[in-house]
Amino acid sequence: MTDGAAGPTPLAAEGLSYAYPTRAGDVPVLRDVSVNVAAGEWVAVMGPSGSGKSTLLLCAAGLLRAQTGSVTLDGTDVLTASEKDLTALRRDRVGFIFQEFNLVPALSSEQNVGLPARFGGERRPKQEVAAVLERVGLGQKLGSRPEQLSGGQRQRVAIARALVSSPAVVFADEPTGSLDARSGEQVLGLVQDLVDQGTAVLMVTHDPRVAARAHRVVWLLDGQLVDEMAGGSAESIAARLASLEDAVS
Ligand SMILES: Nc1ncnc2c1ncn2[C@@H]1O[C@H](COP(=O)(O)OP(=O)(O)OP(=O)(O)O)[C@@H](O)[C@H]1O
Repeated sequence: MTDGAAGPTPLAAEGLSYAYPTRAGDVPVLRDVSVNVAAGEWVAVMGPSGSGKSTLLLCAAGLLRAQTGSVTLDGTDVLTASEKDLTALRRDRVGFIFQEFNLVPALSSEQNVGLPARFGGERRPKQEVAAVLERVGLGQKLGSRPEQLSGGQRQRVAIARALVSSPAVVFADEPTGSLDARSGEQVLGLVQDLVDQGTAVLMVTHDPRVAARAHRVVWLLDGQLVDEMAGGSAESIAARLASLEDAVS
């Protein structure tokens, strides 16, 4: 981990609250949640199903607008920034590894990896895109569209897209959820590469073995941050998760 002297804290979210508007009225899901992630730090978000993990990720990424609190991403206040500045921030400084927020179906791996730059009117040199796809083990799949790839390969294209832009922050929601052990391990190795290059990672996971790879685990229960754990083993994380699950059943 690097300390903040080199630049702004990649992610500082303070006092976030969020309620989903529904026909039956607002459903409060996050209550006064704060989470900071430093450069080169990997933070896992865990908690029982429905505790608000994905909602926290969306609010912290500025994809959902929190109703109270503040979010600063790489020095930009996302709740007050213009849409134009937010688009540039997402393109240049933020990466997303979401299962349902991934690749453009009609484009090849090569085109998907080059896409964020093209939104900005630039083109990544072909060799740079090919090199990063090579690095994630997809050197033979440059021309393949997502439907021609396995789940693990698609996640790796998404990670290649993040790697190519050296983002300040990457948000990942269950990046290994649907993968077999080997593909999951490859994906986690690539996340570790991002962390090693100084990217801050905030990752939702249900898997204690995945959370054990993070520097820190923050625990959500019923929309509130109830605990934090650093350097826990997979066994101790699994035990904590089970005790929180007991608290809701
Ligand atoms: N679009 C929505 N409209 C209304 N309620 C929602 C919406 N999305 C999520 N919720 C509710 O908000 C709560 C938190 O959801 P969220 O997906 O953030 O939890 P989670 O901890 O990520 O759950 P899981 O582990 O099951 O994925 C749940 O009770 C869910 O039903």
